[in-house]
Amino acid sequence: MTISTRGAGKAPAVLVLEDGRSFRGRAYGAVGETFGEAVFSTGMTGYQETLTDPSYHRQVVVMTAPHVGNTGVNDEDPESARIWVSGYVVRDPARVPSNWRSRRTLDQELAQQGVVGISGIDTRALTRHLRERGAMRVGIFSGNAVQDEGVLLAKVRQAPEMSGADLAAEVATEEAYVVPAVGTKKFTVAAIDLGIKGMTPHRMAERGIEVHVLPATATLEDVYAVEPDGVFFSNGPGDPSTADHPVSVMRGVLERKTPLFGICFGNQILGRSLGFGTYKLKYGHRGINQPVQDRTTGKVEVTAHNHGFAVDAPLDKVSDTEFGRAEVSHVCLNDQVVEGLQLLDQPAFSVQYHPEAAAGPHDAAYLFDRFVTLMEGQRA
Ligand SMILES: NC(=O)CC[C@H](N)C(=O)O
Repeated sequence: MTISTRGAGKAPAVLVLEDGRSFRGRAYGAVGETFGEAVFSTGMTGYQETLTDPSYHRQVVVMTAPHVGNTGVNDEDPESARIWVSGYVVRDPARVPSNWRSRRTLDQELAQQGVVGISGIDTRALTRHLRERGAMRVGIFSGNAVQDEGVLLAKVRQAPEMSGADLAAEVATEEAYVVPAVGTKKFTVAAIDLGIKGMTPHRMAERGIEVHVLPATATLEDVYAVEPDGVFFSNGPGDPSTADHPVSVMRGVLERKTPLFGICFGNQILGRSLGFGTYKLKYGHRGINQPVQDRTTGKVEVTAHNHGFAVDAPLDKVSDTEFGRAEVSHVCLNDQVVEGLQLLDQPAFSVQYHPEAAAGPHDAAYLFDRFVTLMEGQRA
C-alpha cells in the first residue's frame, strides 16, 4: 500500500491572494492552475456536501478544520453530479481514509474531476487574513504552473470578481425533472433551480410533495403549467443583485399569493422582490454550526450556512412592502445578519441558511413543515 504523507511526493504549489499575500504548499487533487473567490468554511465534517454544493461555483474553499479527507469519498453524499468549487485548500489531508462507505480518496476524487487544490499550508493564518481583509480573488498554481509570483499575481488580478457575477444559469439543470413524493402525494411544488442541492427536493418529497424542478430560466407560465400548490426558490451561486429574472418570476408568484418558500439565494431574491437591497458580507458565513434565532418563536437553532451576500432589511420594525407587511423572521446571533424573511399578509417566507442540512444539524427541518402548513392553509 502506498501512503501519501502530507502531499509528500506531490508537486510544489503556491496560493496567491489578490492583495499579494502568498502561501507555499504541495499540490492536492489535480495539478495545474485555478482561480476563484477565496472563502473559508468552518465545517468539521461534510466536505463532500460542500464540494458538490453548486453555490460554491467559482469559489476556492479553505477548510479551517485541519484534517480533511478522513472518511474518503462515497457515492451517497454528493449534493449534485459534480464538484463545483473551483479550488480546495486544506492543511493536512488524510493519509489513509477510513470509512465503510469510502470508495476512493478525496485526493483521487479531486484529481479525477480536475479540481486543483493545495495542501500543507497554514490555513489558520490564511483564514485570519481573509477575516481581516475580506473575501478576495485567489489563484492556486501547482507543478509547471508555478512561476514568478509577480506573474501569478497579475493572473489572479485578471480573474473575474464575485460581485456582479450572474452564475445561476451556469449550474442549474437545463431540463425540468420531477422528484416524486415519498408515499401519498399531497402537494405539487414548482422548484426554481438556481443551483439546487439534491437534499432539498428530497426533504420536500419525504413530506408528500411532488417536486417539479425547473431550470433557472423558467418563466411564470412554466411555473403555473405544473399547477403548483407552492413555489420554491433554491440556493445558488453568484451575486443576488444580478438575479433580475428570478426576481421578476417571484414577483409574479407573490402577486398570485401562491405559498412561497426560498432558501439562501431564494431568500435574497425574496428580499429584492420586496424592495430591499442586498450587499456583500466581508467574508460571509460558511459552516455548519452558526447560531440563528427564529424571532417568531424565540428559539435558537444551530444551522448550516453558505452565503457571501445578505439582505439589507430593518431588524427592528415591520416593513410595508408592495406585497403587504414583511418582517425579519430569523437573525444570525454572531453578527445580527438577516437570516430569514416572512410576509405577514400572505403565505411567503425564506431563510438565508440551509434547513436541508446537508451537511449540518437538523434543527431547522421545521421550515419544510412550515411550508407544508402554508400550503394546507391555502387549501382550507
Ligand atoms: N448558498 C447560496 O444560495 C448562496 C447565495 C449567494 N450566492 C451568496 O453567496 O450569498
